Amino acid sequence: MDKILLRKSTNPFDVKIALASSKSESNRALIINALANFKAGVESQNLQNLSTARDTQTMIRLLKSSEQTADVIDAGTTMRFLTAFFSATNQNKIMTGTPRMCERPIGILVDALRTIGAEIDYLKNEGYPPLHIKGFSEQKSNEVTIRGDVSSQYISALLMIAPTLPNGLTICLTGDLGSIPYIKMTLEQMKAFGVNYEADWVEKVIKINPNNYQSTTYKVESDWSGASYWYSIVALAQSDATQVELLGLKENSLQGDSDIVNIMSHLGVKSTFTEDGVLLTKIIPQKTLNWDFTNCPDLAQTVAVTCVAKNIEAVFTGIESLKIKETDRVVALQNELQKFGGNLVEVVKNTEYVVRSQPIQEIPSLTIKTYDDHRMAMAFAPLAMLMDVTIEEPNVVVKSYPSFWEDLKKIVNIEL
Ligand SMILES: O=C(O)C1=C[C@@H](OP(=O)(O)O)[C@@H](O)[C@H](O)C1
Ligand SMILES: C=C(OP(=O)(O)O)C(=O)O
Repeated sequence: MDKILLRKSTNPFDVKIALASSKSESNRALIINALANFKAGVESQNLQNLSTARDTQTMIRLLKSSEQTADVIDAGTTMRFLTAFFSATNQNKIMTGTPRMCERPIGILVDALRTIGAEIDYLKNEGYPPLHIKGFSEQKSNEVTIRGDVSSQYISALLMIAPTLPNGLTICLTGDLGSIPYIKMTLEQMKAFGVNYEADWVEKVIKINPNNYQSTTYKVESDWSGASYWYSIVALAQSDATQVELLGLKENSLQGDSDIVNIMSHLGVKSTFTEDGVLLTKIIPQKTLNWDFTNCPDLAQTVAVTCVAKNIEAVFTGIESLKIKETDRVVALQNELQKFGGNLVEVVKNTEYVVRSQPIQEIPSLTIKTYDDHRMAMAFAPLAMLMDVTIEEPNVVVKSYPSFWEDLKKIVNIEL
């Protein structure tokens, strides 16, 4: 399927959506559980509501596989978490992925793992996959210093293996930390499996003593990043009677992307928590938005599209990391927002961007490119509330939310 057409949908709707579950929580639960059961063989029956996302299915497949080559496809967490896992469990593995994955940096994590005692070689470019993990003989250091301003995934990867190291690990973070909620999610999931931590967020030091993870029953929450597209749909829906209930979300979530509740309260969506999840209804939006995405980078695309479509002038900060994700998301957004009168303009180098928009003119239809990025497809889909939209390579959504188009069919006519 190389493209799909979403027909403009203006009728009011009232639907319940059983959201996909979080790939971030799933991939952590799988790694921690594998470390808990490593000697007995990797089992995961005790993990409930694991994500059907390809990133998680790839993690499950690679944890079970005895082949030397581990191809993570385009899954960042799978690449980073397994690199640490295979090192700590002294396995001889080649880690690789898509051409884009081989452009996403991993040197910061590899340097830290080498400091601890892992033997890892680069097979092509220094600092990037593919990698050859040769094994781990003895712990050389019980302290690492690591930059926290490139990707939090390196830190999560180290944290999860830390208690299994003979001397534990103290991680000293440098630079301005990004994606902190993902680090806290890792620590809380470790705690759920019986491992405690000491974190000093002012000094930026996290200490983990040697310990054994305890196998336990763990239920993964629905995915707040996936929820963001439904918030955008409600924000753009034309009828005030519209409502959507998103199932399986909790008010006190481990996921930083639950900040979509606050962001969308400015963009015209009210959230009411129910027994089963959260109910979204329409309210009057503000005219401007100022948001720092340092702690929720995966929401930036959703919010940018929503602001342009609602003609809300916005200032975005904290989006530097978007350049090293599935695609350069800043460039991808700039290209596609321009197709309906918007733009993302860099006003202070690498730090501040303005989302520009002009009232949407009569655009009869729009064709959006997706750049091998699930979030490009899903962030632009809500425009179907306003116009016909063609989405190219729609299958990209399998990375995090495989049933996205099926769910969207409840409110939009989709033609192949
Ligand atoms: O740890 C995680 O599960 C993730 C961390 C974030 O990456 P960065 O830490 O690279 O910002 C986020 O963008 C990604 O989708 C998932
Ligand atoms: C950036 C993402 O994932 P990852 O880094 O795990 O590939 C994402 O899902 O938006």
